[in-house]
Amino acid sequence: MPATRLDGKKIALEIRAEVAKAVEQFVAEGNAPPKLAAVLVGEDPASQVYVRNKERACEKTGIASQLDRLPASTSPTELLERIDQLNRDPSVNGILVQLPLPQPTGDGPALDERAVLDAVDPIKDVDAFSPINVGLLMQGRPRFLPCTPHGIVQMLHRCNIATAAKHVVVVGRSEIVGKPMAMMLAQKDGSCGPETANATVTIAHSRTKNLKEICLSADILIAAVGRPEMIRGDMIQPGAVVVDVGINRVEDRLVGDVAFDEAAEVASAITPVPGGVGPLTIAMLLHNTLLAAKLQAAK
Ligand SMILES: NC(=O)C1=CN([C@@H]2O[C@H](COP(=O)(O)OP(=O)(O)OC[C@H]3O[C@@H](n4cnc5c(N)ncnc54)[C@H](OP(=O)(O)O)[C@@H]3O)[C@@H](O)[C@H]2O)C=CC1
Ligand SMILES: Nc1nc(=O)c2c([nH]1)NC[C@@H]1CN(c3ccc(C(=O)N[C@@H](CCC(=O)O)C(=O)O)cc3)C=[N+]21
Repeated sequence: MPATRLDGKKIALEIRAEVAKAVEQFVAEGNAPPKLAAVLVGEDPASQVYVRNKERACEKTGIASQLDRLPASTSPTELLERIDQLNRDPSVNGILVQLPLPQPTGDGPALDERAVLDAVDPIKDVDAFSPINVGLLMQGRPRFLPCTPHGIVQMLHRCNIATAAKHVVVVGRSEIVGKPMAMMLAQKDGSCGPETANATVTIAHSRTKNLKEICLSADILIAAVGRPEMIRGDMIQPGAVVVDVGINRVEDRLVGDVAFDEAAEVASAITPVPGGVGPLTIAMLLHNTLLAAKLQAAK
């Protein structure tokens, strides 16, 4: 039987409606609308998609947004200065620096991703990349939850897909998706989202041996690799739930990390690309921007 399509877009719209209502209430209490500042250096294709959709979503949710587009030739000092200005600007509640940062052009110094992310004030860190926010998450007492993993947790919950005692295989160990995803699902209690803890988690990556066998043992398979359609149908256990995080541009089309048609023959449920995890990421970013505004208002 073909798999159920997990409609991330629809769930994201539900979450966005909830956030919009909460924003309305926050403003009715006399606060300024929350404001998100995004910084895009260079022209990464996945970031371009993100930026475009994010601005539209903010607008519809009553959240103000601003975008700084900086050339790929921006120097580390210039970028750090810009972040410092945003840190000090009281009208800005959330700061997001698009990743990946571009490779150095010409013979200028490289932009150090870690240094840039460390520069963002933790209370404005809506991506949850700063050491303090990562640490709080690791300890099971998160402040901001990272948007993509949080969106996936929300989707699983709202689709009644339990994770407790399930074997979840996360392919990819990036700071932005794989690592926090694995940590959230392995938590002992429900601190990282509703009903979504207590999974048995395996993290796979480029040095993993027997990737196929490991994937075949997954009840829930989460692909966050960045390689178009690398997860094939024969790597999926019949009846498994497949979550495709990949956003790859192939000949002007967006393709995930999972070969969708093959996988849908075997899986019980699967997220499409587009229309799966991407819209959920944006919904959770809006949620975090409101949370940031609330934390700052309470200070
Ligand atoms: N839908 C959304 O909202 C979002 C989508 N994305 C998309 O998700 C994808 C992953 O992004 P991101 O996590 O940032 O990517 P990274 O490039 O930072 O990480 C990719 C991970 O995949 C692993 N990997 C690479 N090749 C293989 C392989 N052949 N077998 C097994 N593992 C492999 C890498 O292993 P190693 O560590 O050993 O190098 C690494 O851990 C991209 O397509 C990105 O555009 C990202 C963020 C949000
Ligand atoms: N600091 C930082 N945080 C991120 O969360 C981050 C980032 N940098 N860099 C780039 C990746 C990628 N990413 C996407 C989010 C949503 C869509 C999205 O909306 N996707 C729609 C696309 C629809 C379309 O326009 O075709 C979908 O999948 O349906 C895409 C990509 C966030 N990322």
